[in-house]
Amino acid sequence: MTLTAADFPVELSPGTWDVLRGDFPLLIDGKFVSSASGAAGVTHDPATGAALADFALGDAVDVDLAVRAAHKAFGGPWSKLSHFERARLLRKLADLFEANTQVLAELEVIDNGMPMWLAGLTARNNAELFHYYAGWAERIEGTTTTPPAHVLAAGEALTYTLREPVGVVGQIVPWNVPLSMACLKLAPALAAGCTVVLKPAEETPLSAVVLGRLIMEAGFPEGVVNIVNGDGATAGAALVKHPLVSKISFTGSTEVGKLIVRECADDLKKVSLELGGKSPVIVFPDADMAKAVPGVAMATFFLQGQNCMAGTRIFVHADIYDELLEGMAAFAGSMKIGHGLHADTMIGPLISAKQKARVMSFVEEAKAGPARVVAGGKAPEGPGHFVEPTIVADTTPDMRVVREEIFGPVMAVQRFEGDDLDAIAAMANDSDFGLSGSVWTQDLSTAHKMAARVRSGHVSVNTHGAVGANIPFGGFKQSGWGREFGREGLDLYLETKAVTVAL
Ligand SMILES: NC(=O)C1=CN([C@@H]2O[C@H](COP(=O)(O)OP(=O)(O)OC[C@H]3O[C@@H](n4cnc5c(N)ncnc54)[C@H](O)[C@@H]3O)[C@@H](O)[C@H]2O)C=CC1
Ligand code: BAL
Repeated sequence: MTLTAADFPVELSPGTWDVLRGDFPLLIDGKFVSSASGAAGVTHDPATGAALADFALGDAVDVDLAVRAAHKAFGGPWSKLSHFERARLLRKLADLFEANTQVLAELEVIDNGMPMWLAGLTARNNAELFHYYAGWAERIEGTTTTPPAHVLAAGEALTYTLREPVGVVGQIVPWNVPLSMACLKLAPALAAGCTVVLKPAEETPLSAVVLGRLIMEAGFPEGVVNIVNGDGATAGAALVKHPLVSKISFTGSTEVGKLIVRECADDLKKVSLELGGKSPVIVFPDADMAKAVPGVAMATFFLQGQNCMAGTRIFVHADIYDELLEGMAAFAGSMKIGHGLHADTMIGPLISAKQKARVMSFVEEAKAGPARVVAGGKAPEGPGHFVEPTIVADTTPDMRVVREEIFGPVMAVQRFEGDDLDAIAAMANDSDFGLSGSVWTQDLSTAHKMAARVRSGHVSVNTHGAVGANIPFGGFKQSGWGREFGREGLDLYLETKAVTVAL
């Protein structure tokens, strides 16, 4: 690639240029290699269409090599390290992340399109995540008990439990927050003592290659982490089917999640899934409007709406319906759309022309009525894949814009009346998904009662989607299986073994 400074609206840091001028290989058994077939993909800046880099495109052969390397490392040097040594490596990696946040953030912006302020935040959060799971690595412990008397006489036996790593883990991540998705799966798996084959999304291969370099620089033994960029249908599918993989952790579409479950049923691999969402945002008449207007708008528009926990079904009490709509329409209209490298950009491009076309199909359908588009509704001319933050008002529960995950900056607003919390919750829960949600009110009793009634894995009050390293995150219903982050995120990668000793 012959990229120059003219390809970007803001000068990149020298470290990012060093990365862009280098290769984007696979990481297998501690070595950076081309794909066995020699195949390469090209990734583009979604804000400009400029080709950024060729990257090694792995397939089933590379996945097999990677899984075998992970299997060897699991039975070899990695299993000989103590919990404390694993924690030290994770802390070293956290420090390296901190030292490289600018480069990592710039790569995320140009490969994914997200605004710089968000990329910087997520890069720093990833460092924190590795520190957090280093702490858990030091604290993995079992319990002791005595077996019931009908098994062995009282005083004659002891049972204790061991927490053991699941084994080789396949981790498949999407393109919407590529580096964070990789880190939130890697950190607990490594803390638990698993070895990993990571398959990043084919749309955003760049930051994972730098992640691989930092992992090797931190001193992780060869084969503990292997990174195979490649397509879902080839590399992803091969990882899911591989007999030496004990567990698949997947984040992405509900459709592919279901396919993975079916594949894993054959050999009963463990599976955890973080899938789609269509999260409710419920605004009561006593909400603090100064906070609700920007807060509810950002529940949808954060990350251009390409966010599984986006709050996209907005239920607003009739008493404040017009006021909130008007405020959010003004907020949406004020959001700066542009290249993520500009410091004031609030809305970057969507990931691809395909995603833009998909999102606009929902908008065009909404424009046909009977709902009203009260903000946005247009897609600025290319080459970037931009869509205006769009508010569709007066929607009804049966509309496609209300029922389906759009994964774009499109909000569907419905009006409700009265104060029957069960009826309001029934409206909010009328969805196949249950990932996130938020309640906006100044009444503590209403807040907690609604939080209890919303059928989602994460509910916020007077904010939306406040997640972090120590807050379990995952879905009810078709939003997934299991919880990532927190102690539950670690448990996804541990087996419990009970040992009973006749004394
Ligand atoms: N829950 C979330 O965070 C995400 C949800 N989505 C949803 O999915 C929609 C489609 O986006 P896509 O990128 O097409 O999602 P996807 O589910 O196809 O891709 C996610 C990851 O799965 C891999 N993959 C695809 N097919 C696979 C297979 N057969 N076996 C194994 N791995 C496979 C992909 O290579 C990628 O790494 C979005 O519009 C959005 O609604 C997309 C990304 C993230
Ligand atoms: N990196 C954004 C997706 C693409 O390459 O077109």
